[in-house]
Amino acid sequence: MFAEVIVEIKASNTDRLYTYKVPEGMDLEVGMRVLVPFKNRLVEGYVVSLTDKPSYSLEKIKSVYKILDKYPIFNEKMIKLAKWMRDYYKCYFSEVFQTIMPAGIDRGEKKVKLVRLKIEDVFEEDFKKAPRQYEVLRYLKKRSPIKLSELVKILNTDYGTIRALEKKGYIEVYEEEISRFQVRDVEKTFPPILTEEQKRAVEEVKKSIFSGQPDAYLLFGVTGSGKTEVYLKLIEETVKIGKSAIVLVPEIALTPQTIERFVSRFGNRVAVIHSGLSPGERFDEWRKVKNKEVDVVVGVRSAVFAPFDNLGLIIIDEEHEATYKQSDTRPRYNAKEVAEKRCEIEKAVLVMASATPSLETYYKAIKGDYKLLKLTRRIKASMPEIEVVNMSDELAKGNNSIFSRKLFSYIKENLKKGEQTILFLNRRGYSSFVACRDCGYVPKCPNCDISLTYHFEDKKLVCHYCGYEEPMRETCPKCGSKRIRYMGIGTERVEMDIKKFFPEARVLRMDVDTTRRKGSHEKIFYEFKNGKADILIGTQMISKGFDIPNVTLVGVILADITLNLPDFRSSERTFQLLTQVAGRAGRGEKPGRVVIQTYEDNHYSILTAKEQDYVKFFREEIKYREIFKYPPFAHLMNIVVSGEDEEKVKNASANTYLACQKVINKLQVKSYNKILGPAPAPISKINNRYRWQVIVKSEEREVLEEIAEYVQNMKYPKDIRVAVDIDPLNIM
Ligand SMILES: Nc1ncnc2c1ncn2[C@@H]1O[C@H](COP(=O)(O)OP(=O)(O)OP(=O)(O)O)[C@@H](O)[C@H]1O
Ligand SMILES: [Zn+2]
Ligand SMILES: [Zn+2]
Repeated sequence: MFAEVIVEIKASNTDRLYTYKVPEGMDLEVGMRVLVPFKNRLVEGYVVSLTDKPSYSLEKIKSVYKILDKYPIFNEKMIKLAKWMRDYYKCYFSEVFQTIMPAGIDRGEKKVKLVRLKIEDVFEEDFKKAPRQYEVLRYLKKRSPIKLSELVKILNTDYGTIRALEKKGYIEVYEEEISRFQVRDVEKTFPPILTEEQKRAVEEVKKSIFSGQPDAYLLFGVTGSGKTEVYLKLIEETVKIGKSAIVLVPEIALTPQTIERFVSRFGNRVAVIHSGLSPGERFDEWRKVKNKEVDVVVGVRSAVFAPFDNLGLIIIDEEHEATYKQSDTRPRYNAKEVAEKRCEIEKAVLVMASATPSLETYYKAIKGDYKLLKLTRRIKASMPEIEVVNMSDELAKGNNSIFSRKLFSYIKENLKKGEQTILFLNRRGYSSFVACRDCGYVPKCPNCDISLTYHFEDKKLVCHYCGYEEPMRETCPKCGSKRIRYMGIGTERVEMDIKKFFPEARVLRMDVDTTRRKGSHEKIFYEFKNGKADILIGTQMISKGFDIPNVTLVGVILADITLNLPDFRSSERTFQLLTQVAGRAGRGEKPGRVVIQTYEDNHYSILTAKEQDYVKFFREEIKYREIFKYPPFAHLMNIVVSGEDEEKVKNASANTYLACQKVINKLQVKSYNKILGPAPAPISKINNRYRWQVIVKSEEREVLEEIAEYVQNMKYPKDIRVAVDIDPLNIM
């Protein structure tokens, strides 16, 4: 028997199958990791197939040295998926395998010591001389088994006492593998009766699930229309026929409330994967899937690789979210595409859902590539009423506060009525840069060329890319003016002003600063949900998944920030964000109100968001995409060349440009294509590395794949790094 192995070496010339002999008696299976001899050393490898006929001359074949896993970690279908990813994203096999493999797999399995009572009949007289032993037994009669460490702690006893009892045969101390991350007990809930719209959606998808037809659906439902209930019902149906389901949610939407909704319905049969898990905890969740202890996985993008053998359904919640794309490391994959492929391989059904689908997805749905399902109405209330306020008018009327008069009066009203308010700011600190009012000087990070953010509490300027900081300046270093001050608004500033104007209000803030510690996100959320605060100020984090009936007012402090990012998707992002935050208002019985503050009240993103009209937005945006040949009318590829020496980076990016040209000429591409750049990237320096980019547009993805392959195999100077991203979601 011979094994075909991918070796764990990241280089293009070793990115292929190597054949090894399987020694007699070695129980090797496809999908296991092995150690194999490779050029006089031992390297790790992944067994992707077993065969009787070696594709290499017999005399030269070496033997597998050792098996590293007790059981296969990839099945055949996952190996197929991995092969597809390697070709589609132009990376190495080993990179794909490392991505699919759970982090923490090699940390060993955690065992705990447990104590169990063996003899029920315990008499106090027998322990006259050993009252501490008796105390332990008395406790164990109420609670057994129990973790040894816990027992010792609770009774403040010692291990000697335990050992003595073990010797006498009263108790047993034993080891067991346990999960580090335990789903907490949540009260079980039962499904509501679905609305007609919900039922129709469920019935359609159910047909595909039952027939094992790998259909792909777009569930397009307005905010609060009950999409999550549809998922829950579909999962229930999937599990009923012995299959399993994966639910992908964007990190920020993976709130305790979301988790709770799944756990309360499916109990311990749910595994949860979020980025806060340690590698060990991740592995525990992975193992629960492998051991068939769960039927459902709810998690962030990597959950798409959950090792189910009998997958029936993948749901992608908020499918428009950019976090489904892994942008910063290879493979630069999009979990949405991977999910689609995986469903195709496993004959599972894909449901992508959103109130604001990405242009690409909606375009495919109306073309018929995806089946379109709609939920047009909110379950409980009607859609909130949205008002747009032009902030230059406010200024002209003498109001230079960060709150328009309208928002101010609504906040006041809400406080009086005891209803809750959410104030939303696009990005923490993004807008709170410092500028000189006289000469326009803006302090920037010396390493990253990014405006420094002003932190009120400690009066510091901080770079959010590399962490560089300096004290706030009193005078402008360029012109000496004393009129240097922060511009724009950060969440801290909003909080300060709220406290100034409404000293009676109870305020919470949720942003990167206040949620750094584990569990703090959860804590703030529940405080707010339980009515412990009147106003919640926050960033993107609060735009999703919040379902709090008493929130009747949402204020968007400044909508323009996302609108002006250097990205062709900025209009789309703005529309999505505004619609999603607006969707947090009026989800219960009481009607909701939304105030959007902006300087660009005539922009179609803002106008259509005000009308909550996705289709109208889509029609406007798609025109522009077609004219300028942006997705879905062309594919993009972003090639970022970086290095410490700017000249070298410039030269290397010029060479990259020429290489792109060369490939296109060689292929004799007839369809539309264009090479942009080379130019400094919008973020032109990160951590002392200069960044230049070349952007290639093409109607055919294959053209980009060819270029990617070519460019990644080019010889560059030593310090130069080249990152290639096909179909990027972020070109900063
Ligand atoms: N058929 C139903 N009967 C009663 N209540 C329902 C029903 N469906 C959903 N709900 C409730 O209505 C509210 C909104 O539903 P849900 O959160 O599922 O909507 P959603 O479309 O997922 O929301 P969003 O995308 O805005 O986060 C929830 O409180 C949910 O429990
Ligand atoms: Zn100045
Ligand atoms: Zn920096």
